[in-house]
Amino acid sequence: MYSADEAQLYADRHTTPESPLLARLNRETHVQLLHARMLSGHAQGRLLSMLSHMVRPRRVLELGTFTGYSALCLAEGLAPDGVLHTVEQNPELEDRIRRYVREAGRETQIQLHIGDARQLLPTLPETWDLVFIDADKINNGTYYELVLPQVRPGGFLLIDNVLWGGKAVDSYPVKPADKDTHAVRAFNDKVQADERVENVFLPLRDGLLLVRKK
Ligand SMILES: C[S@@+](CC[C@H](N)C(=O)[O-])C[C@H]1O[C@@H](n2cnc3c(N)ncnc32)[C@H](O)[C@@H]1O
Repeated sequence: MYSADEAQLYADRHTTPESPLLARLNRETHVQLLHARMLSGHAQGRLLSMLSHMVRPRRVLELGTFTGYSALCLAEGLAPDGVLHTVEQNPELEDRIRRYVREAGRETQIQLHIGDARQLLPTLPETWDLVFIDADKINNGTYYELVLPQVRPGGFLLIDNVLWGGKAVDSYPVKPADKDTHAVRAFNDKVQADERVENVFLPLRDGLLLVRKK
């Protein structure tokens, strides 16, 4: 038998490595910032890039930029005239995000919006091919309902942290006051029951929910 950790290490060793730029951003985030584990990281980053290459999106929306790691991964698969809009509420992250976007040579492809996603979303009247929801988990349901009408039929949404450190699973003794866990569970159940979409739950890292709008 093998452990889940061994399987993950083996999977990581058989996944294309990060680019030197992404490896530097990953390292810098871990050395300089609190809550660095929020960053998608190597395996999930390569999956985001792979999915984006498969979709070849013209319009991508990301909610929750953090230091820009996942935005850079998703941008790798953009169509030649594609644009990725990413929304981050913390203005202290802006300089770092812009520096890495510049270093990646993606200033025209990645449009950063600083502010609260709930307020900014209605100001982005695009039709999305691909959406990555990775901001405050308590608002997953709000973001999903706001954005789904703007996703083209056949378009995709990806929602991160749907395992929520394992607290989403039925056997976890969730406390009544743990609002985030209740919100993550309610969101996962909502998507599962939503006839407008098809969904696949990947237990990769902290759980990634793949959703296709019918
Ligand atoms: C999990 S991190 C994003 C990680 C990033 N997508 C990655 O994979 O590297 C969540 C980010 O969402 C931001 N955020 C939280 N609430 C937000 C809101 N209401 N509007 C916009 N951004 C928000 C946080 O400041 C944080 O940087």
